[in-house]
Amino acid sequence: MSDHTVRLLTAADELRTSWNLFRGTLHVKPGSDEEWDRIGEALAESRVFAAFDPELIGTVRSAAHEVVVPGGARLPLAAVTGVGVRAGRTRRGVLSALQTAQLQDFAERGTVLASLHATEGAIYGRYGYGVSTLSRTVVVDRRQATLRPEAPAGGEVSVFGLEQALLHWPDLYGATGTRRPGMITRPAHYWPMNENQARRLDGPVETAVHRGPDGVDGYVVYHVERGEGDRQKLTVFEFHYTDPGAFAGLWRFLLSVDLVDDIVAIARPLDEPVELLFTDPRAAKITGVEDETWLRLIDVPAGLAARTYGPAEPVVLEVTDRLLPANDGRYRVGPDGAERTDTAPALRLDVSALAMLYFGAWPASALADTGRLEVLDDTALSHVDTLFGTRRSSWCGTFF
Ligand SMILES: CC(=O)SCCNC(=O)CCNC(=O)[C@H](O)C(C)(C)COP(=O)(O)OP(=O)(O)OC[C@H]1O[C@@H](n2cnc3c(N)ncnc32)[C@H](O)[C@@H]1OP(=O)(O)O
Repeated sequence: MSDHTVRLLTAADELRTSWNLFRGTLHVKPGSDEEWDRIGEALAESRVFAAFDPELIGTVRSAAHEVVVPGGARLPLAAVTGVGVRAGRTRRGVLSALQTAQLQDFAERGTVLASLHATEGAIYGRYGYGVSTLSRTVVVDRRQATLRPEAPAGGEVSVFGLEQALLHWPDLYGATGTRRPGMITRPAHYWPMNENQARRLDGPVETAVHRGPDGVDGYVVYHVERGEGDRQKLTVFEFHYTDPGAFAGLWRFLLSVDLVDDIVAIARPLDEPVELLFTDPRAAKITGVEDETWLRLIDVPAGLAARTYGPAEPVVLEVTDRLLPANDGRYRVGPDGAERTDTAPALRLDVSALAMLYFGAWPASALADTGRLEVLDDTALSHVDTLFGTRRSSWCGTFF
């Protein structure tokens, strides 16, 4: 154990120190004055906790967003990021103290869900987070890929450089984002951080916007650099669209960019059918499936009540939550909703396993097979699979 203390930060100099400390834990140099000028105000709107001994040795922060849950409702979401403990002070409970303070703060402020992108998979389960959306990386060999003749056509694409695109990104995302469960809103405080990331790239960042018969219906943000074996690599960071015409139209555009060997679309939804666009589906290679976001239910009753459920027999789940015991209890979940109950449970699970079910990322049967939930009534598993399943893969699509 260590003798550190934890408190909320509000002073600008401490916020900047915590920001640089976090960067240091990722082995990134301190941010420039220009970067700080851009994000200082946004950071002041975040909830930043830090541990001191008496120097600042660790930090966590979160920003307020909303997330779409299955069925379409939006819930308040704390997007957790900026987690770091200075080298030399790790593995003595600093992160645990910060997490405890942060979770308590979320509960007191009425946050229903919290979510994060994890640098490592072994860190966050102990705090009640579970992998709740998955993504895949798709690499398309540009010279091997030809769109099938019946792929949707029509529409127009315009390309913007970074300075112009910065003015349009919020509206583009507003018009095309938040269409799947797991997707989040991007409030004003999000964009300066996003701009910093784009400006850090070496070389132009381009934005291609697709317009269909009803106006803007999709966009991609990409960047070209030399990849492995001298192959020119076009990396797609953002790809959002409202309809199949824009999906096909933007892929048609990407294939037309000259001096590119590979198109690498990172962190795409699992069920996005890129390979089906091509005459040779092997032109698209899935090079990785990743845990995209980790979810933490802060308010289990509110979280369960807000989403919809598939057509199956109701099931009673018994949930345990070591860090937020107000969530402990039995919940009856059925097509008509979810509420607390005293009825005997069919399944017992920890709040982190509930997070893995919540967006339908994993079937209950997979959690049972791996010992992540206790089955008291075998018939319940298939019902839970149907209740929590989603028609489209849940996906966040926003890095924070
Ligand atoms: C959402 C985001 O921002 S993701 C970014 C996360 N940050 C980083 O990866 C930066 C580099 N790493 C770090 O700064 C630190 O190692 C942290 C923040 C990951 C962990 O901080 P620490 O203060 O060392 O964690 P703490 O001592 O509280 O550990 C708590 C438990 O987690 C375990 N743990 C912590 N980090 C790791 C890890 N990387 N891998 C495996 N286990 C870990 C500890 O062993 C400990 O286990 P125990 O409770 O069984 O004893």
